[in-house]
Amino acid sequence: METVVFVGAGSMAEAVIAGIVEQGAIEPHNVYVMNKSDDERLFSLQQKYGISIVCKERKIMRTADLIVLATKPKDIHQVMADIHPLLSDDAAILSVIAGVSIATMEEGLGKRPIARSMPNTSATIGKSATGVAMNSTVDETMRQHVLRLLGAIGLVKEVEEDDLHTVTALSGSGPAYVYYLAEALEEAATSKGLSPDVARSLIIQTLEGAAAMLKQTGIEPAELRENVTSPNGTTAAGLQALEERSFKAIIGECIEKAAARSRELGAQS
Ligand SMILES: NC(=O)C1=CN([C@@H]2O[C@H](COP(=O)(O)OP(=O)(O)OC[C@H]3O[C@@H](n4cnc5c(N)ncnc54)[C@H](O)[C@@H]3O)[C@@H](O)[C@H]2O)C=CC1
Ligand SMILES: O=C(O)[C@@H]1CCC=N1
Repeated sequence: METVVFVGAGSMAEAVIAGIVEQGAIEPHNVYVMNKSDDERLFSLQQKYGISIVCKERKIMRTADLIVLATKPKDIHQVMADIHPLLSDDAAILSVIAGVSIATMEEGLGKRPIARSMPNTSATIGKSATGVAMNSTVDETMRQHVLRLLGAIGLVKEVEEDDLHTVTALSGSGPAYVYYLAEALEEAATSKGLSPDVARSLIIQTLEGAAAMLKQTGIEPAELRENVTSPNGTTAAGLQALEERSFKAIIGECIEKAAARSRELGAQS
């Protein structure tokens, strides 16, 4: 993959750029970025990652191998109308936009290789959990390129396109749920008198340790939970409070609502 152009220069574009540049997946000067209006933002990304900026004539779009769509879902039609006339027939598309279907992109950009992905912001440090679906125009070489690029920002799983709504709800939005949990734990701990510094360190290590236990032992989450839970002990008392407030039902509703919103964003675009 010679040249990659990011259309959209927001937080997700930056997370992916940071990941692929810092993991050495592509030469930084072969990465181009453009946005709607904020030149300062482009200069700052250029300075920070050594990448290139798409100039006013946008000539690079004609020779770009891969276009990464990283705008908000509501802007997709404007973006496609803007860039379609500039693209070569061979240019492939990688979208990170929530909800917007491959069919919508084929309508706006013509039948060409299109991969629709859902990374998350942990791409910034090479730890994204990404789902991706590709259209039938993607050949094996392109498929490997896309998997390599997304692999540079973390774990990548190929899924059916329709499952991307669930992936979006689960791992696309997922970091926010974990940060919310961290906020709640910290507020509870400091209200009991623990210093914010100590609470923060213990929470981070607890999250990291639990994730590593899940990953390294391969033991079921329920069994790991049971291992922590002494009969009539502190964990049992804590878990009882979560059960009384229907913790699993709340999480179920959270995923349901987020996935439904992903479908809505797609339908509105
Ligand atoms: N923030 C997150 O955690 C994740 C976001 N996403 C998806 O990434 C996409 C981008 O999200 P953010 O980076 O948070 O948005 P953002 O609002 O920070 O950035 C959007 C960018 O698109 C640009 N843009 C808008 N219209 C344009 C046009 N016509 N031509 C060129 N550039 C244009 C804006 O100038 C801006 O740079 C969204 O579709 C979102 O669903 C996907 C996974 C995770
Ligand atoms: O909140 C959103 O719509 C985007 C998609 C996944 C994470 N952020």
